[in-house]
Amino acid sequence: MAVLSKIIHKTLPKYEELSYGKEAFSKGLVGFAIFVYTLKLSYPVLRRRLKRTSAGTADGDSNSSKDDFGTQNKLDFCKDIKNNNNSVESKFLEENVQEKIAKAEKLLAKNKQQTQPGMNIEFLFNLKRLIEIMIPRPVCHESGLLGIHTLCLVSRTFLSIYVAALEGAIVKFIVRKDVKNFAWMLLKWFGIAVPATFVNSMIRYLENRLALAFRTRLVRYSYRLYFKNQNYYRVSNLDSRIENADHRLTEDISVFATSVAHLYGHLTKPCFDLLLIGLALMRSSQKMRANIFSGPLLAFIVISTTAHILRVVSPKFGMLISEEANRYGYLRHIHSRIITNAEEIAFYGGHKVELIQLREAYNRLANQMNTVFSQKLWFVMLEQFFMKYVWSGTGMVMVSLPILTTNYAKDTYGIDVGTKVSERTQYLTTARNLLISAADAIERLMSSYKEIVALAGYTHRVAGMIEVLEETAQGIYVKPIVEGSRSTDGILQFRNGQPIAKGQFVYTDNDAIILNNVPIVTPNCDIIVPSLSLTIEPGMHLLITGPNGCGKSSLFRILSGLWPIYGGELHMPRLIEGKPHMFYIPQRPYMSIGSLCDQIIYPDTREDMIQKNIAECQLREILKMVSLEHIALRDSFDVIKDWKDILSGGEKQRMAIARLFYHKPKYALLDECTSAVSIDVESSIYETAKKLGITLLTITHRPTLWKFHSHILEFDGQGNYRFRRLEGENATASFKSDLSS
Ligand SMILES: Nc1ncnc2c1ncn2[C@@H]1O[C@H](COP(=O)(O)OP(=O)(O)OP(=O)(O)O)[C@@H](O)[C@H]1O
Repeated sequence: MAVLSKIIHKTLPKYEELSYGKEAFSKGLVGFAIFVYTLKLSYPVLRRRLKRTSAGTADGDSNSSKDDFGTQNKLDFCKDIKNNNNSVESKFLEENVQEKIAKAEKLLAKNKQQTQPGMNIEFLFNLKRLIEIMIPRPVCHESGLLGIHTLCLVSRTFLSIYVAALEGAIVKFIVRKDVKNFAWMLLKWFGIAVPATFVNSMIRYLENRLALAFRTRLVRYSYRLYFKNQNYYRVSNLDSRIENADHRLTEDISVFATSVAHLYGHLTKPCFDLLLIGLALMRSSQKMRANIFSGPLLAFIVISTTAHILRVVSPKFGMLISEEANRYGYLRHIHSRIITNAEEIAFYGGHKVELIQLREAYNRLANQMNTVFSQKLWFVMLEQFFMKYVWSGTGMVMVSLPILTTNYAKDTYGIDVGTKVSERTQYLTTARNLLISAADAIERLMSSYKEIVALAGYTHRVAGMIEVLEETAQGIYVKPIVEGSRSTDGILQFRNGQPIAKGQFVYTDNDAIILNNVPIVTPNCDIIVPSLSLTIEPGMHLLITGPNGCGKSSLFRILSGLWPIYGGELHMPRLIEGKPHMFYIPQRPYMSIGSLCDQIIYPDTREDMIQKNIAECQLREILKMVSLEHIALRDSFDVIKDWKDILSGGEKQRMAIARLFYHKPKYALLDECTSAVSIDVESSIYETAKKLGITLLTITHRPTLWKFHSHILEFDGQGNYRFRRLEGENATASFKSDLSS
């Protein structure tokens, strides 16, 4: 306090007539305390909402009961997972489940689940979590930036006060016709402009740096989560809580980080301003021998009344902003779908349908934006009326009170003594400037309310995304299940609408893949095959066949760990360096961003390839095996191209097979991956794969491929299957006739 007092004394101009000791300073602080109390009262929103939330008495919030169910749902679901000791996923989750139950119980008890974005306890809880991600340690790059930013904000406040006082002194010397002092003050005024403009520019620069630093931390954290345990697949296929993960990972994080960095300056600077300007105003009015409490008291009454009115009539901006972001995300999603499927849409001539969908998505966004604008229209009008006019009027009364209520010495003709007039002019000019700054500070604080509510919307989306990603990475999914699909004959167990994944996924030292009573169940809980048992040993080339939708690809999804196991046991060979022994090739091959070399070695990187000691000539050899050597002749191995568009359908499929020959896994899961490849090349590919010691698990409708397999698994589409050995061409032929009958 002593240091602050010293700085204030240094910053403010010296008044010859009055000396300000500790007494004046403490009086100033008392006055400021009243001022702060005014602000506190004018912003009871947070307090009241917190109270309302914890008491569970949301006034008029129609969603509160629905949300209560949501939390209870989650809570019970967590308990289910915990209680289910058979599930490998539940074992994996054991430690986290305890934590999650505690968290959910705490949330339920405290919160009664207000999932509506807005100023509530959940917002504070989420914000704290995100701040912990953005500023992970007390001493880090971000805290350093924050420290310098704070220093600049405080400096600017001192500079503003100094400039206000300087202007007052300039006016005083003009009134006194004191040219020498006037010129000196003017010089000082120009001198202070250099650090003042530098500090202003620094504040903006640091705010942007801070926003980017926060964004980088959040993005890195979210990306790690997004790619953990195939989350990018799980979050869109097995869970329904996040609609457009891409939008949340890019746009929402960016807006949230910018908003936090902006609000930090937007909130702290007015607070510094009010603290220091309050003190400066106290000193000025005391100099005029006025009652230092009358002004703040008036401000207290006016600000608290107007703030109360604004709070009561304020629209729910948090909810509106969150919905706007949702609709914007959907619009982007539609756009990216059109880009991804441009060729298909163009062939179909589907532009009319796509245009309708795009227009609808845009109209929904525009409608929401219009709603926000119209809500803002009258609210901003009211806000401006209070802040610009009511507060300015109050300021004028505050400034004039010390002069109007004090009796000054008069000369024999009853006229004020000359020096007193110049003193009062100085006081008025300084006080007016300080009041303008103070009003500006309060206005910024008040308008920050809207920004805080908007921040609540973004916090809800970003924190919600992180929470969902964390849960899906641990195998906790929430998806609305169609009621009709729940007649599961005891195969699935539900609790609060969510199925319990009670199957076991076991890694063994055995090379075989063993399915023991494993049901094939879709994410919508449709049971395709109630119970599947079979053993696949190395060298046992398995043909998988059956009608469309019978669960052939779904079996691969289960073997790859994409879909949860709802029962039985699945034994798999132990992973090598975290990589499975299986390699899946889909019907529509995926071409990555990169060079020809990158396509062949995918998902390996160049570093992996070097580590494996694989040379370019070996890649040429691999391309030869799939009859793609002409591509290597046409293009260099290192030129980056859009291979998705350059290669034909059959070439893309052959490129995918090239990857198989590069990786040489124990098992290959081939999902109609040669449907566009000519029969002669296809045969040579299958022969090569077998020669390389790869065990084939092939989904195909092509009879020409039967001869490369020793066993067959046939689904009938009714939930039944047959697994048997194929013995020679005759056996194959008889099996074919079995199928056709
Ligand atoms: N992500 C998903 N969510 C919900 N249901 C799904 C999902 N993926 C597939 N299904 C459903 O699971 C069933 C089996 O699909 P699957 O892809 O295994 O069929 P398939 O036997 O490979 O058929 P096809 O020969 O046509 O490729 C289908 O009824 C399908 O609608």
